[in-house]
Amino acid sequence: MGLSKKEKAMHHGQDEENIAHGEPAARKASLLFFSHTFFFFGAGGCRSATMSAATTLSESLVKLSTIPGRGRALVASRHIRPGEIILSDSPLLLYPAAFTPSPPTSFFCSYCFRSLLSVRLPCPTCSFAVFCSQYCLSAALTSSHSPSLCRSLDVLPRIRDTDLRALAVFLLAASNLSSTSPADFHRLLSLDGGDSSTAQAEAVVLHSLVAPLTGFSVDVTNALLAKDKRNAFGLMEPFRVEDAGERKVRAYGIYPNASLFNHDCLPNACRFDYLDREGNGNTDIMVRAIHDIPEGREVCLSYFPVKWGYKERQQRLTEDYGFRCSCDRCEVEKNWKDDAEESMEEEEEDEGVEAMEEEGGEVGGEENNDFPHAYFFVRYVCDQENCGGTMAPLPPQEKPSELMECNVCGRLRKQVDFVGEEGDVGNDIILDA
Ligand SMILES: C[S@@+](CC[C@H](N)C(=O)[O-])C[C@H]1O[C@@H](n2cnc3c(N)ncnc32)[C@H](O)[C@@H]1O
Repeated sequence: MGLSKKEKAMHHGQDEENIAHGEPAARKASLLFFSHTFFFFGAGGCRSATMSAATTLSESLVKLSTIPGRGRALVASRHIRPGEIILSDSPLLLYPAAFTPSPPTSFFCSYCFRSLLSVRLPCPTCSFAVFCSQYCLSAALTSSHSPSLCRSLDVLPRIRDTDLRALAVFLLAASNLSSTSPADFHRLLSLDGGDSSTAQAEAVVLHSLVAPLTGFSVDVTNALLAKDKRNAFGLMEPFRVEDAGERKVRAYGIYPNASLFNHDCLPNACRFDYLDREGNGNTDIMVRAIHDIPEGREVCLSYFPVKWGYKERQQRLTEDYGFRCSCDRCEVEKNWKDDAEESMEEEEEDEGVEAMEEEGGEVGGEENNDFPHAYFFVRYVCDQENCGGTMAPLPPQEKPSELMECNVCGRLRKQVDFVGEEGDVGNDIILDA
């Protein structure tokens, strides 16, 4: 759930979505989202996280099911209201998207991955990690940045390619997890990895570099890389308009429960993370309902930004996730001509408004045959410049919230009925940028 490491940035993205991979973000922004360029220097921590208030699957609003052709899936265990928190999850492990052995250039804590401000506590025994607090330093030394990981980072051969280097660090983190938390390591191995019986070229190269440090066989190395590709969520750097959609991934995380969400090109849920928010537990991700989800309906994320065109979506899903998508949206868009797809982004809002006006503004009303999902873009895709994140209401209190939050730029928008002039996207009020 990430962008393919090469351009990943990942919706298993929020920039979507990923799962997030934004929508979660495959290098990635696997379940992530957007194409990213690796830019920030990572610090040497790869943590197995235990610091938060995640929900277990049985406490969540979904239950595990198996759907032919889709594998495991999460379905609503009761009616879910817009904005409800369906699941919050802590990572089995996290690792930096870019790794450079030089703490003075690191911009985030090697344990909680929060931006480093004034406090910078270096690891006492290696030159790779730096922490934001004594709490993170102490926690890391007994988990994600154990003395043995410290030593491995020290002798890791120099790997020029940023994506390969990140994957080497992932393998070291997985090896560390196998010693510090064998149960979590087994959960990692239980995630979907497709048919990874034949080692890919990338796995063979990485295996030769890290096997002396991890002790993994080539098969285990291969299986772990496949699981990372299908399940990692990209935790992104803060959104900036001037990055023009090239939002960078700060870290990748593997979330055991959130990894069970399947993909839909028109998701009914999206994930949020708050890496730089004050307090512990920032590396948890939260999945919230975009709109009403009836009991028994499968809950899906988009593994990349919802605005992607048909060809790009199918290519990513085939190459990184091993399936062709035949969701309702794809069934419509597969008949579009290429130029129609290219102009979709420009036209979607106008068409969406027209479609909604024709249907009295009702989401889910009778369909416009050319673009039946236009309402989704009008209502749930952020229109802030260079953003395109997915919007979900804030969690309902006694009654549903009128505030929609973007899972990429964080903007809050008050949702008002779409009753404007033709071509007017509505009367949303921007509350926060
Ligand atoms: C993050 S996992 C999701 C959980 C997975 N189904 C399982 O059994 O663990 C991603 C994988 O699920 C499957 N998948 C996800 N969405 C799908 C869809 N819409 N149709 C078919 N398979 C899907 C693909 O095999 C994909 O690589």
